[in-house]
Amino acid sequence: MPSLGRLHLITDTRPGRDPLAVLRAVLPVARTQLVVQVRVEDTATDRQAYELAREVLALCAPYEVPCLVNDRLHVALATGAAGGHVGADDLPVAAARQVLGPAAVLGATAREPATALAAVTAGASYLGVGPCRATTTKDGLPPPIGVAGVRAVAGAVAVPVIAIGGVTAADVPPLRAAGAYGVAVVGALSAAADPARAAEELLRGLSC
Ligand SMILES: Cc1ncc(COP(=O)(O)OP(=O)(O)O)c(N)n1
Ligand SMILES: Cc1ncsc1CCOP(=O)(O)O
Ligand SMILES: [Mg+2]
Repeated sequence: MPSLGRLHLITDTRPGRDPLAVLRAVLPVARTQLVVQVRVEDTATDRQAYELAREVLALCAPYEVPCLVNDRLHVALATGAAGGHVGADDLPVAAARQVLGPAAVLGATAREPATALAAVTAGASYLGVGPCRATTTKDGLPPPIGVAGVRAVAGAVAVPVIAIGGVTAADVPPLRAAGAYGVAVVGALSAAADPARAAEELLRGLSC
């Protein structure tokens, strides 16, 4: 697997958000440090997920930025995305690996060392670890694990740990010091007045 980007932009398809405009602003700034994860609301149709993934892939291609698809692995396969991301309500990691094949990037969600190790054994190539902080982006999340929770997982596995959940630029240095390889964000880019500048600020912490 080629080296993974440290800044994961997760698409925000909530009403009033413009994921493609945010992506257009961030791509020239983040370039190969970026990974884009296509995530749609559970109420979206497969057709909507597929169309968004195709548009994201077209924007990412000139920058050679990999695109992953959240949850819907058939959409990842159908669009030629680099891989996917699964969590507790999705296909089990081993099944996801079978679907995507050995070369794909496969992310799995974990919040503590035991599930993290199990996900890696089952074939995860990176882990999304959190929520680090409280966030309004997703309902029904368990309590935040904080920097200490990220440190516990990062110390237990050899794959990249991508911290997620309420992450801002100010959180990046302590997360990196705790062993996080990178961060995944929705609101820190999507809700920013200037997403390009917000990406620069996130990247500044990630390059240390
Ligand atoms: C990088 C990253 N980490 C965690 C998640 C969350 O996945 P999941 O727990 O399956 O929740 P949904 O995103 O599907 O609502 C993620 N998407 N990306
Ligand atoms: C999908 C997901 N899973 C855990 S936290 C989260 C949302 C992250 O969004 P934000 O960066 O806006 O907190
Ligand atoms: Mg999921």
